[in-house]
Amino acid sequence: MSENRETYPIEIGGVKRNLRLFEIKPGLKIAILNILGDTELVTASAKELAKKLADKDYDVLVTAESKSIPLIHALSVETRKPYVVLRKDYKIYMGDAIQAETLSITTGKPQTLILDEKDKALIKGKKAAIVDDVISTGSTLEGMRAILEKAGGQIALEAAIFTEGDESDWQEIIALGHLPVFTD
Ligand SMILES: O=P(O)(O)OC[C@H]1O[C@H](OP(=O)(O)OP(=O)(O)O)[C@H](O)[C@@H]1O
Repeated sequence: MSENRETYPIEIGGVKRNLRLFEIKPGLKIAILNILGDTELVTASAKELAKKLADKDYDVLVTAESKSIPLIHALSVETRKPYVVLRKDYKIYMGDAIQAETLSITTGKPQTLILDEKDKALIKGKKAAIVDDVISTGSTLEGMRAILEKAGGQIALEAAIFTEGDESDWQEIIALGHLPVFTD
């Protein structure tokens, strides 16, 4: 019963939520941040991240679909920087796209990240701020780094609402907090 699901409390810019725990593999549960539809949390997260990016030098925001799309849009409004969403399924209208493979903690199978041909010019020769909602294993982050390298962009910084897992792995990430993982 979902009513009885365990939760983990978070707070961002005064906005509190209880994240539901899901077992993603035997003996391992994670707290799921799903900001889709949560305008209050998206807005608070974007405002807090924008403060942390205020003194950084970058040209464009980059994320991977899908749950971080509202975040990067709100962050673009806050920072007035353009943004690029790396897609996970190729469509004909993406033209001569650039691709990289990832394996995120929640998906458990390979995913492809795709830079639409129309967005190449936003990346080439530019300083990119990589942004995600959560950085856990870092696979999605690695995929975004690979795309940026292939597209001729530089990485100015890497940011997330939350890092997850071993906090010592993520000292260089600009984050609003850290999520533990839950083992039996
Ligand atoms: O550090 P990692 O282990 O790669 O995990 C982090 C990624 O996983 C989640 O996305 P998910 O794969 O659930 O895709 P979705 O947003 O399209 O649902 C999350 O939004 C990050 O993008």
